[in-house]
Amino acid sequence: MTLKPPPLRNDCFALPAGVNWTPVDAALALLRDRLHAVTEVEQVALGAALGRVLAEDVVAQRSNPPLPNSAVDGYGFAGGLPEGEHVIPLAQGRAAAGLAFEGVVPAGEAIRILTGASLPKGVDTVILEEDVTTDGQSIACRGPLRQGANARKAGEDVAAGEVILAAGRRLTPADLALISATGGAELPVRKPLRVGVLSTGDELVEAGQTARPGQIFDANRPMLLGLVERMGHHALDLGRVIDDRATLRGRLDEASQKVDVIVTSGGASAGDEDHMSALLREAGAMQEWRIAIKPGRPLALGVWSGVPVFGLPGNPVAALVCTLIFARPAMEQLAGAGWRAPQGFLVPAGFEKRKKPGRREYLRARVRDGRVEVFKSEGSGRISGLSWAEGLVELGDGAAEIAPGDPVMFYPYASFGF
Ligand SMILES: Nc1nc2c(c(=O)[nH]1)N[C@H]1C(S)=C(S)[C@@H](COP(=O)(O)OP(=O)(O)OC[C@H]3O[C@@H](n4cnc5c(N)ncnc54)[C@H](O)[C@@H]3O)O[C@H]1N2
Ligand code: MOO
Repeated sequence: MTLKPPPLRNDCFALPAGVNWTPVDAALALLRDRLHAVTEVEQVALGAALGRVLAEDVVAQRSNPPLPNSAVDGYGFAGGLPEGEHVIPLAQGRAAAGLAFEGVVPAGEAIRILTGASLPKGVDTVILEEDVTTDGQSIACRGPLRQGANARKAGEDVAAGEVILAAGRRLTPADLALISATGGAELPVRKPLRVGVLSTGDELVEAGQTARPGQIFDANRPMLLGLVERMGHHALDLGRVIDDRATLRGRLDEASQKVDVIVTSGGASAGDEDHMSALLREAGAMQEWRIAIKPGRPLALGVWSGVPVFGLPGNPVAALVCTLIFARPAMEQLAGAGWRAPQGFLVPAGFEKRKKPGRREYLRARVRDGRVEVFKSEGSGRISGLSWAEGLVELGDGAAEIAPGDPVMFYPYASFGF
């Protein structure tokens, strides 16, 4: 029998018949359903809580503002002023922030008051000092002024007892202000998720070492360690392993004792040297995904001694896209932060493109002059495009043709915590 070639496809992204292609949303739904928080809870001081994940809802212990106070520097009295000129005698004393006026301001009199000062008894309205002339005995001003002008009500921002931040929130600098203002000092937060990052491949050399022709410097590991840290987790460097199944097995065994998640790159597809996917299959708990996505379709997801493993494809662009699209929300879920979809926005395309319907595509992109531009090449090994880009543009599963001006979904890197 003569050997007959198959038809030439020359498209490693084609979706061959007979393979069960998992849509991106189905893969995400599965991760969301299967994963849950694995991190322990600890109590930390407010000053050490930035970036940590709240383990419980935070309730305001105090209202903000705690008492009615003045929004401006000026003169306080009771009631508004009708249209026309007014002369109001001044009461003795002064109200300043932190230095309350303890007396009562008699009806028909005004008192000197500064921004942030609690309103003395007998005051509910404040006139700006710029709108007043004074001889030290009285003030002269012009109405109208509505009752309550320039005064802040107690609890107008937050009332004591209100839930101000929900469990799962990753604390921002603004949150620290809110918690502190409402009387919080110690918080129950989750310990950071420990994420181990491992590179696989005989061809890899460490930065700073000598690379023989044919060898390449490990680009994925520094990128993935950086991404994990940026996302608020604790990144552990698991180093590099050669394409040897026993060595890789040993490294996974060791790592699974000290981390909550393992992220590897390389060896994720089904070639002769793709030991990562082979080992995960051997361990039994392997979700062998052929995801309808470009780039990044060979993502191996498994469990090694109880620890979830993301076997990312080796191509750096695919490794980054898979991390942002799949590993990021999964790690947030494991960290106790819940499932959070990235927030993108529609921007007119500044490019033209044809794509195969049936798979989702992510292109390296950035916004210039209100339009999304894409990197000149879609090559999955073109690392320079990752630095050129400021985010990803998402071309929907069903899209076939994108014309300049069509609205496309742009996700800034920041929307992935990157
Ligand atoms: N015949 C086919 N070949 C390939 C297909 C296909 O469908 N048919 N799919 C391609 C796609 S898409 C991807 S992505 C890769 C996935 O490969 P693996 O996950 O098995 O990764 P490797 O083969 O180990 O490496 C791929 C590529 O990436 C380089 N690499 C690996 N690790 C690093 C690192 N840490 N830093 C920098 N570069 C790295 C590696 O040298 C390879 O060039 O398979 C395609 N092939
Ligand atoms: O999609 Mo592979 O997953 O790019 O180069």
